[in-house]
Formats: sequence, structure tokens, C-alpha cells
Amino acid sequence: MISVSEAKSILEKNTLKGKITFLPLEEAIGHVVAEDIFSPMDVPSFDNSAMDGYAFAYDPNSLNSFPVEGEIAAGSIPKGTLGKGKAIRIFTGAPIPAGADTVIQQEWVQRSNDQITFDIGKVKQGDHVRKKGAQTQAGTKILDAGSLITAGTVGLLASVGIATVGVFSTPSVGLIITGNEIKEVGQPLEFGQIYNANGPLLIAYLRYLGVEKIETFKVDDQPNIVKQAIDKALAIHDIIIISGGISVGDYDFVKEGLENTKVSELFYKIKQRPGKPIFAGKKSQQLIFALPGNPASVITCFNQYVKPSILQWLGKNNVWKPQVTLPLESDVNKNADLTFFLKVKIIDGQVKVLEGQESFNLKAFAQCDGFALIPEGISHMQKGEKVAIYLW
Ligand SMILES: Nc1nc2c(c(=O)[nH]1)N[C@H]1C(S)=C(S)[C@@H](COP(=O)(O)OP(=O)(O)OC[C@H]3O[C@@H](n4cnc5c(N)ncnc54)[C@H](O)[C@@H]3O)O[C@H]1N2
Ligand code: MOO
Repeated sequence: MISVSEAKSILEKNTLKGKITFLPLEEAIGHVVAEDIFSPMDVPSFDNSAMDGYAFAYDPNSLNSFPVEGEIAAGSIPKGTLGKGKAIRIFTGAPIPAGADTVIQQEWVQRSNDQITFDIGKVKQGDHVRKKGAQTQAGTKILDAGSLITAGTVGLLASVGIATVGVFSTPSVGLIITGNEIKEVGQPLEFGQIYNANGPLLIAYLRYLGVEKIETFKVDDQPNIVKQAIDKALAIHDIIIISGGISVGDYDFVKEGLENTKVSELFYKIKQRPGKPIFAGKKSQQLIFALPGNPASVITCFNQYVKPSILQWLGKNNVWKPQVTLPLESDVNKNADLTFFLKVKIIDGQVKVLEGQESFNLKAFAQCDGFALIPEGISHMQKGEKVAIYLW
């Protein structure tokens, strides 16, 4: 059995990034930029006015009075060169005409017919002129590979005329739900049967991460049926997630099925609770996770191992680290041989360990903000000691 940190480092080394694919800007939000992006143009691409007002050539010794000749609206092309000592009516976003270098906003001038008057002493050369290239110069890097695409990123790329962005493609997932006792929600339950909680929760968690292509295989606990489902899923999908059947019972056929489909083992069993009998494997570029069937194991293992692997696939950084470290609200006792993952709620900056930590119990999951990692080698932690929290 390996430790939690060994398991994470094996997955970090073995998870590849998705293929680079180009998305229209509006669809790229939440993805990560796959390659450095350079601007094809200057922005602004011409000197333009930041105010509605008057453009003129600055001269500290000029008179305070200027005749106004013509106007330039945004989107129009200035004609000719503005003469010295003259002003032109200009609007926000309109090009600065040749001969002008400064804009005064209209609130600062008195206009009488075609003459404006203002105090030249209050103006600086270049006022309210947005210079060509002030935001971005052609050929300069505007985004580093690995940057998260936000609404701001989309705005920046559109401003330099880029319509599509290269991102790492989202993996497609084959989801295999094992168990003779498992019934779908909506069907009547007979004695001994339970509802399929793992299927819906895994689909929901995958969608939350942006995974759209999900195919579910529901299989009974029979060796040939389990193997067939693994084969089918491997033929199509990038990541295979299996729920249940990975422990040592007489009806657990997942390990055998994975061996028979030539999946190579990265690890089997981690010194942790819940989720000890987790399996991770690889086949060419594909990743395979067999999650122990108890719902707490499925959710916790997904949060700790599957989610970071998917985020790494999508090119995201720092995916293996906890999001916050916060003090415990009360003491915690545990078995020192294992890492414990506890469902916790964050209340006023303190970590409250929730009731109902058993592996079958889903109640605390509906209340928790995330999972506190209580490390291996420790049997007691005191109120106030800080713990690493992995949020949903
Ligand atoms: N002799 C041993 N028995 C068990 C061990 C062990 O080390 N030695 N480990 C225990 C631990 S820890 C876990 S976790 C489970 C994992 O077992 P499996 O992966 O083989 O899972 P199953 O036996 O198929 O199911 C376990 C449990 O979860 C329920 N389940 C399964 N699928 C679903 C589903 N889709 N939705 C809701 N609940 C599900 C299932 O009915 C079982 O109650 O093994 C322990 N045993
Ligand atoms: O790994 Mo399990 O501790 O029963 O969920």
C-alpha cells in the first residue's frame, strides 16, 4: 500500500494534457490557454480621443481662444491636417487628426459660435489622447500558456482581433457502474437493492468540471460482463471511471477485468480512509480509475485523485494542492496508520468536522464545503491546529 502523497505524485507524472483544440472565444471560458498568445496588432491601432471635447496642437504660449473647424466622430476618418492655433470638435474613440496632439473635454471650455475659450495653463500636452499601442503592441505576448480564460481574457483577445483560442480538449469519460444490487432512481426497490447514488453524483461532478462527453455502462457483478464493459469503454474514452467491485469480495471482478484488458497498474490501495481499495491504471494515453463502491469513497477519491487529474489534463496549474489551510474547531482522534479525509464545514474561518463520516453515509456530503486531510502518522490533532482543506 502506498501513501496519499505517493499516489498523487504517480498520477501527476502519468497524466497527460489533452490535445490542443481551438474554441470560439465565447465558448472558451473556464478553459486554460494551451500556448502563449502574441498580439497580431497594436491596440489602440490609432491615436484616439478619450473624451468628448476638442482636439488641438498644444502650445504653452498659445492664446486661450481657438476657432473650431469641423468635427470627427468615432469611426470616421479625419481629413487633412489641423492648422496651428485651431481646434476641431472630437468625440470619444475618434481618431486624433494630424496636427493635433491634445484633447480638452467639453466641460472645460466655453463655446461661443465657432470659437472656444479655455485656460491653457490647466492643460498638459497629450491630455486625453489614447496612444497607438498603449494597451498592446503588435508581436508582444499577451497571454502565457496555462492562463485561465476569464471574461477578461475573452475581452482582451477580441480586442486584438483573435476569434478562436487554443485550449486542451476536455476528456471523454466512460463511467462503469457495477453491482447486482444497484437500481436506478425512479425504479421500485426490492429488498436488498439500493439506489444508484454513485452514477448521478459522478456525472454531476464531471459536468461541474466541464466534462460533457460521458457514457454510462451499468453492469452486473459477472466477470465477463465487467470485462466487456471495460473493453467497450477503453475503445472510445480518454478516462474510465469504475464504481464498485474493486475490493476483495467473491463478487468483485473489476481488478481481474482490468488485468484481462491489459490496463497497467499505477497503484492499488492507498493508506487512507475512506477509499482504501482504489485502483489507478493506464493504457496508452488513457487513465483508468476504479473507485471503491461506498459513496463516501467514490466522492472522496474523485475529489482527491480524479478531479486533479482531469484539471491537469485541461492544463490547469496547482491542481494537487489544498485550496485553504484553516484551524480545527475541535480535537480529532484517528488511526495513525492511515490518512483520513473528513467531511468538513467552514464556519467563521474554523473547520467543523461533520457528523456521519461513515463510508455509506451521504448526509454530511450535502452539508460539507470540502474535505480535511488529517495526515498519516498522526493519531490526534488539537483544536486550533491547522488542517489542509480540499474544497469541492
Ligand atoms: N474483507 C474486506 N472487505 C472490504 C474491504 C477490505 O479491505 N476487506 N474494504 C472495504 C472498503 S474500505 C470498501 S470502500 C469497500 C469497497 O468495495 P467495492 O469497491 O468492491 O465496492 P462494492 O462491494 O461493489 O460496494 C461497496 C458498497 O457500496 C455500495 N455501492 C456500490 N455501488 C453503489 C452505487 N452505485 N450507489 C450507491 N452505493 C453503491 C454497495 O452496495 C456496498 O454497500 O469494500 C469494503 N469491504
Ligand atoms: O474505503 Mo472504505 O473506507 O469503506 O470507504
